[in-house]
Amino acid sequence: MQKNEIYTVICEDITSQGYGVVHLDSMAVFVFGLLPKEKAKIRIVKVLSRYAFGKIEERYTSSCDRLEPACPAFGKCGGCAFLHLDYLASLKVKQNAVQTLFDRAHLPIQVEFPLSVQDPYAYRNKAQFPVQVRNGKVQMGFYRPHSHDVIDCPECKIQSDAINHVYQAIRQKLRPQEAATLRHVLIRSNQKNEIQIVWIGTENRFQTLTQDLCKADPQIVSVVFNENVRKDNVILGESYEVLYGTDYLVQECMGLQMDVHFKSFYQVNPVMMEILYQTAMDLAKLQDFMHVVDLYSGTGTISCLVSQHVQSVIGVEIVEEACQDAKRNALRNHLHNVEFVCEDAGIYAKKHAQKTDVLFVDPPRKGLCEEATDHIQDFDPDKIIYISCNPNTLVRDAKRFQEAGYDCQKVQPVDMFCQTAGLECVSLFVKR
Ligand SMILES: C[S@@+](CC[C@H](N)C(=O)[O-])C[C@H]1O[C@@H](n2cnc3c(N)ncnc32)[C@H](O)[C@@H]1O
Repeated sequence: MQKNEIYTVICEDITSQGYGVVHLDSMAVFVFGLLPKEKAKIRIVKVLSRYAFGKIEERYTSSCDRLEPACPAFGKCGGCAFLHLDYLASLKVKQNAVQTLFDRAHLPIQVEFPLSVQDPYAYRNKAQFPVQVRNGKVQMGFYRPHSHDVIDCPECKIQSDAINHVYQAIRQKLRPQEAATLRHVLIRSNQKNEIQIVWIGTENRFQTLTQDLCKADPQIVSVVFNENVRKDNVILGESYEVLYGTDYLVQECMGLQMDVHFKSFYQVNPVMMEILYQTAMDLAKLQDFMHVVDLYSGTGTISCLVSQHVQSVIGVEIVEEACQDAKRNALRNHLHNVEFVCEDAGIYAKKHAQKTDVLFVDPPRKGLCEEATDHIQDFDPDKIIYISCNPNTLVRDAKRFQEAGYDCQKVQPVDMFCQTAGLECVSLFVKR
């Protein structure tokens, strides 16, 4: 197979990244935007040793699940994977993808259908817009897939209306001389439509722009300049200066008020977050005599919620700011049976593990570190509730848990990242 060759194909399947799959010369070819059973003329755009990529030149038929994408940047910006597909059908794709991973690992479990929302748009409470200056003009939007080219986007359909509103104001006011020192603009919103803006760049030129924006929009309650002179892809730098208000935004989760520092993790979909945490607590069957450990506790959301139903909770989190948030959040919500330790989860498990009734783990995409899985038995939990944003590492860790004597009894996907390839799962592991 050669680049630029043209083929007429019928799509056989769809991946969890939104690529249609066809086989040509017994090689898989992935075609973004093509849906199962659709017939199309495609051009081969990239050939690798074991698979290739194609692009639709002309589509001859339409799947009954096909939708007109709600965004003109779909397929260009690298964000959404399923705007062309009926929402329920996209959930089925996600469920199948997780099921395939468990089947391949020989872990006998029927993955549940994802829990979802009615309206899978305008849900995100956090956006990171890369900024570039090209030919004297400011470009702001999202990266093209697998590149650092910015696709200039005037709005994003999955961001909250509050974020789109302030993003458009920034796009109007940001001048090339300011944008030249900017790498990203991070914007967060909360349920009250309050806004936090973080200018991330090499030099603070944002005092005047900040004043202008805050004067025009009283919903902006926090503006921070974060210095990042790193040469890698890490978005946030270390040092920062508060330009307006606070360095955190107050979020509400299931009746709790949570301070969230701009460096701290917080789930991006507030509606699905509550469904996720409620499902996790239901699976844990919490009782008031229980002692719980919450590894990877972030700003303490799960720890604080769980602490209302059990005797004690210890949260373990590596980011200092998030751990400080968590301690403050316990106090502001009058929860006195929860404590937080700023420590690597693996080191904590190795040094301090002790008998725990339920262990909650909610690691980043790379999953549990080996030390944490090696020392799971030291906690001797009856149940482990694993919240995962990466099904690949979930399955890897499920295999390790199985070897350590814990069977997977439930995998419940939760569509936290509607329209994108992302999927959150909450799983229950029970001691054999
Ligand atoms: C997916 S977030 C979950 C946060 C929290 N459970 C929540 O629901 O908001 C993962 C958290 O793990 C923290 N983290 C990453 N690596 C860690 C490590 N090695 N040890 C402890 N915490 C870690 C991150 O800072 C982040 O707050």
